[in-house]
Amino acid sequence: MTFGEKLAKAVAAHGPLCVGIDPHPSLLDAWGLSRTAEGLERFALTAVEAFGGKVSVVKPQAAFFETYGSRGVAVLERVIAELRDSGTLVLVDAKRGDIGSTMAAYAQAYLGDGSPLAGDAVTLSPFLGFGSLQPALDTARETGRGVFVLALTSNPEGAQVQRVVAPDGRTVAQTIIDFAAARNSGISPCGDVGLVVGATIGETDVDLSRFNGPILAPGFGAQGGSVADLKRLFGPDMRNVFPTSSRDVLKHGPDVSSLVSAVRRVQQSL
Ligand SMILES: O=C(O)c1cc(=O)[nH]c(=O)n1[C@@H]1O[C@H](COP(=O)(O)O)[C@@H](O)[C@H]1O
Repeated sequence: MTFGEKLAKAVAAHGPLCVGIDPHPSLLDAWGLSRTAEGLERFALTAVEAFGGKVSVVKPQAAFFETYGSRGVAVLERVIAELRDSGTLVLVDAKRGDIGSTMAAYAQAYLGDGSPLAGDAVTLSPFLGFGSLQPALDTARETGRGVFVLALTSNPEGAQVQRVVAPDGRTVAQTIIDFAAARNSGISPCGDVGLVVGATIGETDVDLSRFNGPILAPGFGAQGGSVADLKRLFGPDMRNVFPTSSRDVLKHGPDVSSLVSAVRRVQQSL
């Protein structure tokens, strides 16, 4: 199956909500867990129990695992494996981006068949040049996985780079969108190159009309983005838009049934 086909099947079963597993130190405290690899493991596996098989996509945030070194990375590997076993798509949020030759190694790590860190997709940063991501785009295509490329991020500082106008009159964000659109062109039901467009960006003032791929919309929930913002930015049917929320759901833990209820409420609101 292509990544687009996997996404379409997951959305038909569970709707578009993506839930993030972001084990912030303050959330470990709130859940009564220690700020250790053991606390991280308890947190992450509770989230897997709550979200696995109930949402289309789960997005573990790699930095919160890397904080605990090799033991934290081992927990991330287990999270990826258990979520995939539950039939839930895993988007590893590692925001990788490097020059082409070393990008190939990241591609193998996060998108290669048999790699313990490979989920179904990974987030990528294109700010070393969209073309530097080519090894990851190729590996994703070969292995039926996907990538989500940062375009207009939810943080206020993103505009310092992303809204800068290039000599050809397009913003940097628009340039990234156009590269992604070209890569996805003609693929049905949608391409394997996704974009990240934050729910908090105010106005898009970019043209997404030729983009035939999934859009991850973070900033929904804890950062202030609402369903009304999503509809205003992406149109009322929000086709191929995957709103993603982490803290706003995770704050309902550690009780699994409270986490599941929180997920259901957000799914309903969408
Ligand atoms: O790529 C991302 O996931 C991402 C891009 C972006 O523009 N903004 C953004 O918040 N994110 C991630 O989305 C998650 C948002 O978390 P909450 O604000 O707790 O819902 C974090 O894991 C962020 O790293």
